[in-house]
Amino acid sequence: MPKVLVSDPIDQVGIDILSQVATVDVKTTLSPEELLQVLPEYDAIMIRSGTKLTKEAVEAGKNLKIIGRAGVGVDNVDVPTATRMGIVVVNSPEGNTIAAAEHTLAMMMSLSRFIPAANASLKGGKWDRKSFTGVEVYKKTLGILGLGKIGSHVATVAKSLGMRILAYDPFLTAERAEKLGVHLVELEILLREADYITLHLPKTKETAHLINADRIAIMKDGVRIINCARGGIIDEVAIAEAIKSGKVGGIALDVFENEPLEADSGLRELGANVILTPHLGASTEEAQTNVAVDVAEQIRDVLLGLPARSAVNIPGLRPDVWQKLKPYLQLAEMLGNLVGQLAGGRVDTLNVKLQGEIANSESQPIVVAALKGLLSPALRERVNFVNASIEAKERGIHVTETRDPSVEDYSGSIHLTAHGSQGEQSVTGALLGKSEIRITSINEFPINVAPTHYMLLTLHRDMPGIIGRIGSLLGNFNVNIASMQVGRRMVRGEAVMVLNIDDPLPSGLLDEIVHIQGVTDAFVVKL
Ligand SMILES: NC(=O)c1ccc[n+]([C@@H]2O[C@H](COP(=O)([O-])OP(=O)(O)OC[C@H]3O[C@@H](n4cnc5c(N)ncnc54)[C@H](O)[C@@H]3O)[C@@H](O)[C@H]2O)c1
Ligand SMILES: O=C(O)[C@H](O)COP(=O)(O)O
Repeated sequence: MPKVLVSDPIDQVGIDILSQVATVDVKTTLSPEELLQVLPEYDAIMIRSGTKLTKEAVEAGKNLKIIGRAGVGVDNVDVPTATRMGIVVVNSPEGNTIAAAEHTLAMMMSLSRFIPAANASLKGGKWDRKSFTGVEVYKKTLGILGLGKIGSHVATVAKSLGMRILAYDPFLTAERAEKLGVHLVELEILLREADYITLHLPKTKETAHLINADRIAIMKDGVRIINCARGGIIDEVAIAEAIKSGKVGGIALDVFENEPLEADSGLRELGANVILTPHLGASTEEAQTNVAVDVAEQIRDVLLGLPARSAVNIPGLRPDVWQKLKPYLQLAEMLGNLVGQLAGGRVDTLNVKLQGEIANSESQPIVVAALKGLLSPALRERVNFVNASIEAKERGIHVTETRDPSVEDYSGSIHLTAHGSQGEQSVTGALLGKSEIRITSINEFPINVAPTHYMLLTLHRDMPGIIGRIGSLLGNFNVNIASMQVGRRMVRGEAVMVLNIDDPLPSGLLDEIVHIQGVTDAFVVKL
């Protein structure tokens, strides 16, 4: 049984799903040092924002196949290191969208009406109504930075509250904004015009300290700011100063530059117009069930050898697309392996041509499968669907793609051409029925061969006696031939022969075959 470590609190429903296929250890109080120590034991880890999977931690997870983030943000995971190591990183892109949007709206209302402070005052024995006169959101302008999933839901609800919505999101189309009834504007306009500003961006190099002293200076006096996205998008020192000076009328923060927020953070000292929650955006029963199921199912699937539906470091495939592509992925991997072995030395260019019914399919997974096959003789199990593209790039392999829907020899076929230090080799493969793999050409010689573990290929002149001589040589060395096929384009011209053999070829035999008169080249292939 594979082993899964759950290192943050996860809903039980997720643990139950993981337990179907794995031994699950729930250890939610590990120190970073303890995490490093135990990680090598595990095939998968399931986390929330509490666990920091730094470069060192990911590298310690030598047996990890998958990192599952039960939530959206993967900024606590060193994804490039995971990718290099061939570890799939998955998240739950939508499981907590509503929860985070509703927390944002609750923050906006609480800021407007001082609800946390009024509650504390009343419970503290007072009946103070004067200190807590609020403002209405109706007819006010809300500026949304990042109009993605959460930002969009906030916009929809805020519109129904009678707010005017401005949004800044350089990656969003005007059509999408228009559909949401939102005015897409430049950042500066939003900052100048908004009464409320809410952040729904990822934390990146570009968004770090996006809200800083200079930008606060151009905001409306008394602006209220909400951050339920990521700590560090707001400069905490600058915002605290702006609260003290009265420039900013209120802030509501769910996320912080350092989490947990330091006990002595100056933010804790600020008054009734500052609301702090301990990263609770995703903490609803519904969201926690959603993300736990979403991510545990993906971990289970990956451990069973199936694809993940929302991997952040490989393209996710919908189950129906995966079902259709799966035999073609196996075909592409086999062909990549075959053409790589025929090409012998270094391959510098691989062309992947999709023909017939798959010419219009999503090509990327097929290309990745071909690269995985191409690299697998050299990298063995180190190469997989996650890192094949990176490994190929690092080796200087240039990949091109072409499509030809007009090829109709088979319903769908894949043609690979590898160019390398020893010239060019090409192979084609197709499916017989729904999933039986056939090699249908080698170096443009038509054949129809079912690939087997060991194969011997010759390029030779089509003339009497050659096949017999090769057959006798194999017989002398006790190599059993399972089947044999010759492909040629013209009688007595160049030909290719493929022998499926039951045993590995003894050393030295290939040399003898190449020296048979009429044989121009020979290859042993192990698939
Ligand atoms: N507080 C919580 O518990 C909680 C819960 C869920 C999500 N989050 C965080 O909320 C944020 C938004 O999540 P989402 O699911 O809506 O993500 P999303 O990917 O759907 O949306 C992010 C949006 O930000 C935009 N964007 C990216 N860079 C930008 C930039 N430099 N300037 C302006 N816009 C930019 C993108 O185009 C996208 O539309 C993330 O940081 C996520 O981690 C927090
Ligand atoms: O990115 C997210 O999904 C949120 O920040 C939620 O984080 P959590 O899973 O630690 O609550």
